[in-house]
Amino acid sequence: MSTDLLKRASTFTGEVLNRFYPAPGEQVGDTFSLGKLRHILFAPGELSVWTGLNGHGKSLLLNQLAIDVAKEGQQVAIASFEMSAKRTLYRMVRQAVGADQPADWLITQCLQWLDDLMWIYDHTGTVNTNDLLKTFHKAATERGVAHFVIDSLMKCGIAEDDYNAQKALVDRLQNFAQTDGIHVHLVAHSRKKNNEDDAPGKMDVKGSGAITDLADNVFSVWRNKGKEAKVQQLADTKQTIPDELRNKPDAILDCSKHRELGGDAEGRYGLFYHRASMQFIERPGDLPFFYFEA
Ligand SMILES: Nc1ncnc2c1ncn2[C@@H]1O[C@H](COP(=O)(O)OP(=O)(O)OP(=O)(O)O)[C@@H](O)[C@H]1O
Repeated sequence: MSTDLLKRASTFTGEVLNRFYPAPGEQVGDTFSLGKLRHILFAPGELSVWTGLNGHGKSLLLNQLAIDVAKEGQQVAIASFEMSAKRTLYRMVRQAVGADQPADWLITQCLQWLDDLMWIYDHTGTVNTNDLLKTFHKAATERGVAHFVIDSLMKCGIAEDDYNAQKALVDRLQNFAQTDGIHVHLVAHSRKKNNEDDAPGKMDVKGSGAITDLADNVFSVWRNKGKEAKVQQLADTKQTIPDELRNKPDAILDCSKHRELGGDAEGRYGLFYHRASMQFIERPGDLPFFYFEA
């Protein structure tokens, strides 16, 4: 090791002081707007892994985080290889305006608002990760994009059993985050379970254990399909939904690893789903956020 890398503790005094007491207005990381999720920090230089079963809300929750972050003036790049740009933006506009059938002019204005904040990597299917990372590096250094979503690892051209290649890619993503001082969100699907009643954890991520070992933060998103089925059954037979059922969460965000905050952020957070806006909300009956109003 070069002796230049061996430094005295006090060399870092400024940085440590800053970690205790950031200067007013200084960017220490971004968060969701939802009160109960607000202390989960997405800091520059980190990699978050997002897992969960198919159709359990990972992309929606990440889109919501993207809008939360954008609302604070940060730029986000989304590479969603299983969803067209049109579909991603359709869902995002619904979330941003808080409604399922906004007027044409509101949709157009909302997309104009997103213009300065949201970048879409317009590619579906298996991606060339060299091209992707080149584009992302440029976006970070030349345009100041702060958050990058990669949805998902499965479409990065690596075989499910090629653990070495998975580890190498996750390593590259973490280096990208650290070198460019940005946050990477990587979606990695979880293994299929016997049923969908149990929320998958970090041990259930498909592929190499290195994916979650290397990640700074690990989240899983679980959808309460049991509740949905019961509510549907009651609605079909025109019965009222008992409060006990109504108050059960529609989804759970499980933060099983948070490198910076540990137990202060780790835990399971119950969320409710607002169908028209496709937003996750804190309590049943809450209004969605109106991120974009004309
Ligand atoms: N908690 C929920 N309650 C009701 N519907 C939900 C819930 N979460 C997600 N959905 C519905 O499921 C659909 C799929 O959600 P989303 O695309 O976010 O899933 P995903 O986990 O990213 O799926 P995939 O792994 O296939 O990419 C959404 O369009 C929404 O209609």
